[in-house]
Amino acid sequence: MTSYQSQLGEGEGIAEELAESQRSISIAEFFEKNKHMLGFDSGARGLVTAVKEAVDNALDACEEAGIAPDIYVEIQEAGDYYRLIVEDNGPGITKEQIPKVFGKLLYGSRFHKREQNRGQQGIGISAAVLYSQLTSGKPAKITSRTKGGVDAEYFELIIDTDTNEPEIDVEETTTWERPHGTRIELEMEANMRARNQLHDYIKHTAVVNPHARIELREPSEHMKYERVTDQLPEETEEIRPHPHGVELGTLIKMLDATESYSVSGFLQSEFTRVGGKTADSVIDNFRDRHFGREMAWRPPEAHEDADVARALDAAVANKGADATAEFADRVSDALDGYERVSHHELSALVDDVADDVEEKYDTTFGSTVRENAVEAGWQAVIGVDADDEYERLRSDLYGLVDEVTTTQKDDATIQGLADRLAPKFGDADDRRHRFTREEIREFVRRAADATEEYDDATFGETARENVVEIVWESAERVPDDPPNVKEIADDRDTSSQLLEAMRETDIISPPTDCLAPINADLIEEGLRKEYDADFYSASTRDASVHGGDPFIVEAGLAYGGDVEAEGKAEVMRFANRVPLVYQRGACATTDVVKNINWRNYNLDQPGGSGIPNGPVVIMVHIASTNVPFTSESKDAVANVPELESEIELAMREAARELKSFLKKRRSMQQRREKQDKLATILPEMAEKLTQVTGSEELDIDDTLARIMNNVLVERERDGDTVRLTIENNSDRAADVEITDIVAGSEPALANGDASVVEMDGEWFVKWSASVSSGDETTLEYEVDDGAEFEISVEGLEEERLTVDA
Ligand SMILES: Nc1ncnc2c1ncn2[C@@H]1O[C@H](COP(=O)(O)OP(=O)(O)OP(=O)(O)O)[C@@H](O)[C@H]1O
Repeated sequence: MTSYQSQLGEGEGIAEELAESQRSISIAEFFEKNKHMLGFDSGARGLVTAVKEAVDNALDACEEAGIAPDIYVEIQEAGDYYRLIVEDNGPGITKEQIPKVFGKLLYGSRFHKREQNRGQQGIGISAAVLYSQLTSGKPAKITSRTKGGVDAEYFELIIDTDTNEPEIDVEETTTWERPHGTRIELEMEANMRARNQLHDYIKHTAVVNPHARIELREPSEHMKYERVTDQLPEETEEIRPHPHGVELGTLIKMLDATESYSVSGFLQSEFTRVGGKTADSVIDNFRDRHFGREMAWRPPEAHEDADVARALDAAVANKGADATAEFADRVSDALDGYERVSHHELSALVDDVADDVEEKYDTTFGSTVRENAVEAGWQAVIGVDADDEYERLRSDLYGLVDEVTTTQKDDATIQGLADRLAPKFGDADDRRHRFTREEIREFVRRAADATEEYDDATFGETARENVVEIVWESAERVPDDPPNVKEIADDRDTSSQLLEAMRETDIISPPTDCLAPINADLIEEGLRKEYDADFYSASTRDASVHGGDPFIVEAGLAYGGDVEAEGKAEVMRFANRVPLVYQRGACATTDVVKNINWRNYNLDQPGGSGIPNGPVVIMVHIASTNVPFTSESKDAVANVPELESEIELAMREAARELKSFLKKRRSMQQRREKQDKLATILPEMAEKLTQVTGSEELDIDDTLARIMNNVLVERERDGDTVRLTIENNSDRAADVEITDIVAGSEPALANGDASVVEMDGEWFVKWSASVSSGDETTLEYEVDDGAEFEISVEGLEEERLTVDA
């Protein structure tokens, strides 16, 4: 029992006692205690996180200002502490903003923007300041010079954790050799145990930011990554949220805040990708959910017209016999023209005819008369007469159910269901027969349950859903105006109906000019720069949306060559061009990699799941206006289904190419093995054969080429004539480029389409030929006796080629 529990029942005062110790907590105090949430859980990691926050900010600021980033990072040992210095050539920060940017948590320029940035929350750099002051007790030292500014501003400050406000120790103007930019100096308790992670972060940042120059000087190493391109990433645009991505709370907030009155105006002004037409589609779906649909039934048959007319006639009192008769006849005739008619259609029909008749007979059909007429007409349509037990509805529903039911169900079962459904509609309180899809589903459920119970039939879930669907489709959308924005905002259920309607409507993907993906070719380029592999592939997916924010997933693969072959593949994760260094196991990216069956792509994956083995590097980049991280330290991406599915597709796209590469490589390897074996056996066989038969020695190369279905390139000399032959024994055409380097004698072309170029006393006979399967072609040239040759053949894999020259 806790001490509080022990006091329970011992009189009042516990709540008051608790109240005395209850007070609000400043965000800075909170993170002071929960440093790990921001990535500052140890000295080793704290240093990496501080570097990451400062470098990410520097890159963001430079790109935003259109400046090619030039970033210098230095880590010095300073007595018991480490000193971190990060300098950039960005636009600088104004004097007024410096204290808030560095001395206040949750202060930044990016939180409210839907635009791709590295920074998102406005916590990063102030958290580094907090960590530094906590561990070393020293203030952060900031120098910043804005573009065009004469002097630089210098501040020394800490964060007052009680108030989450900056406390400035020193504030002065100073000189600085950089024309613009920002310099941050932090001292902290740290160590270099996470040196590998630090190096990885810098190296991988350079890979995906080829437009940046990044230098790291730390106590035992100096790394410098030069700029590879002057091309900055595409400038991004801020966007409004996409209707497929918002959640209910956000939608209600937006409904409360908007200046629009109508839903249509609201949708068009607050969301991206919604014009008049799309807004209409959303509103149609919203109507279905909010009002339901009106059942539309088959109108009475032509032979029943007289009965319908009589009923209408009876409903209209005191309007003169001719006017009444014409009204009744015209309505009943017109009903014949409908395949199905709903209550509101009948109402409109009655109004139209009544208006006409009023004019013609100079009489009035007031609202009561019209209502009575509609009611009489509707009774005739649904056949409400108790004697026939909704005969008309039963046969109508029979037709619908029959249309979607498999032939396995017998007639009696279908009739049984229709008979039980009909009174559910007929007896419903809503005389206009307005029902939501849910209500129809409930009718079907009850009718099907009863049919199963009493008719010894089965009506499974799919059959039931098919019936619901066809009944719903046969119903009419109502013409009522949707509620206005305020009415929707005031009612949670209505807001939720609007949200569902938004999600249900097909709406084109959000614009991608708010995103700056790396793009497949630059990903390949980046991988090529860092890994000397045999194979590279990359893919960039189209934009998708999650939580109103668009995102693009890209993947890259490198295989073979110098890539580490022992153990598991290396998985590199990036979000908005920032390498994710920690929490690999908690990241959606890693989960997706593990769940792919890499054996399908010819990679080694023991047990069929997990990170594949072998010389593979897998790279994934997620670009989004709001990357869903698992925590504020932005180390791992959350398991959002939309994102996971795109990661998987991107990875599969890149892997598909790897699969064909590996397949080809494997078949080449088998070919090589076969060829090697033949190359040992054939000469022995040939020698034996010559011994036995005493005939001329066999040309092994020719035979080998034929057995292996290879392309054979052969040189023969006949006096001064050199004859090059390409013989294609394979099953496909071969495009071959041959260079025969001749020394000692100038070659003179005798036949064939080749060129001869002289260089440093050697002649290059260059010959390109396309040879169909089973064909051969020959080039001849003349040389003197002493000529020497060296041949090279391009355009074919080594394994498909036999050169005898
Ligand atoms: N080197 C810099 N040059 C110019 N502006 C900067 C620099 N560093 C930070 N800023 C400004 O300070 C703000 C706060 O930075 P901070 O790192 O606290 O948050 P953030 O980058 O917006 O988000 P996150 O918490 O996700 O890192 C930034 O939004 C940016 O406007």
